[in-house]
Amino acid sequence: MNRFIECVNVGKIYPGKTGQVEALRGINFLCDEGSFVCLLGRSGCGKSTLLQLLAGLERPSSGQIAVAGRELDGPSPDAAIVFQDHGLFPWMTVQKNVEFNMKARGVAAGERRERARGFIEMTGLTGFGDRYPHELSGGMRQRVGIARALTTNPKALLMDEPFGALDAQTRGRLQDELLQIWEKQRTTVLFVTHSIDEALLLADRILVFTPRPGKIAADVRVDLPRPRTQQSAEFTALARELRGLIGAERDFD
Ligand SMILES: Nc1ncnc2c1ncn2[C@@H]1O[C@H](COP(=O)(O)OP(=O)(O)OP(=O)(O)O)[C@@H](O)[C@H]1O
Repeated sequence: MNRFIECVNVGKIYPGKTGQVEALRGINFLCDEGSFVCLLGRSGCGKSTLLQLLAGLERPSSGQIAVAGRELDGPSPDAAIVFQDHGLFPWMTVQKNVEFNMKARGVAAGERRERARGFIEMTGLTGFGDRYPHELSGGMRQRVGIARALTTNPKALLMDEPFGALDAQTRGRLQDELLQIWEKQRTTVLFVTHSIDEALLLADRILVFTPRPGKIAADVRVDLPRPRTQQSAEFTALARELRGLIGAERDFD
């Protein structure tokens, strides 16, 4: 496997009105191409900050980050980010939203339309291309965000709690769909979540974060067979281990 993401001693300090905030300190990890890694931890331990750094949207205060063998010095051409609030443009139709990243990269109109149609189909949105975001459910909006991210063929999909605001049933369905896309495209996925169960259903590997400043407290391999179920003894045992690592009395969904 190729080493795809390299973080060496990465730290991030934000300036603040009431003093600096040290969001991350001493982050070291390597990630293989094609793996599914969850970043798990309580609110405020720097998970979103790390995704922003990996996308090249923020610069680290210390240390180095390389994606696909290239040290980042601006927005990464190899990574696409999917936000919790999906970040759709309310004045654009689904079709136009999905085309947006390609348009920004100068892809010709005909090809844009064709590719967007393919990803709209892949994410189960066929027939909704002419709708506006306010006409869609939360789950559908999140699918549009995923479709838009996939259109530029990113080598890495950086997902910041994409399913956090959805009801349990929709969340479960989107988790399954994401795994299908991941298995088909073999995109490297970094996925932020608060949920131990979500991390165990999805990831090959879970990085457990602790807060103030954010650090990686544990790096846990998940070798459970797929498709996974919360009902197995192995799942329950790993969930207990993770709860212990986070210091949570129970799941903190
Ligand atoms: N742009 C910013 N300016 C100043 N401080 C920030 C900024 N972004 C994040 N922080 C601070 O950095 C710390 C880490 O925030 P971050 O959003 O990365 O954590 P998180 O683990 O993703 O939290 P959550 O799960 O609630 O999204 C927090 O203390 C936060 O207040």
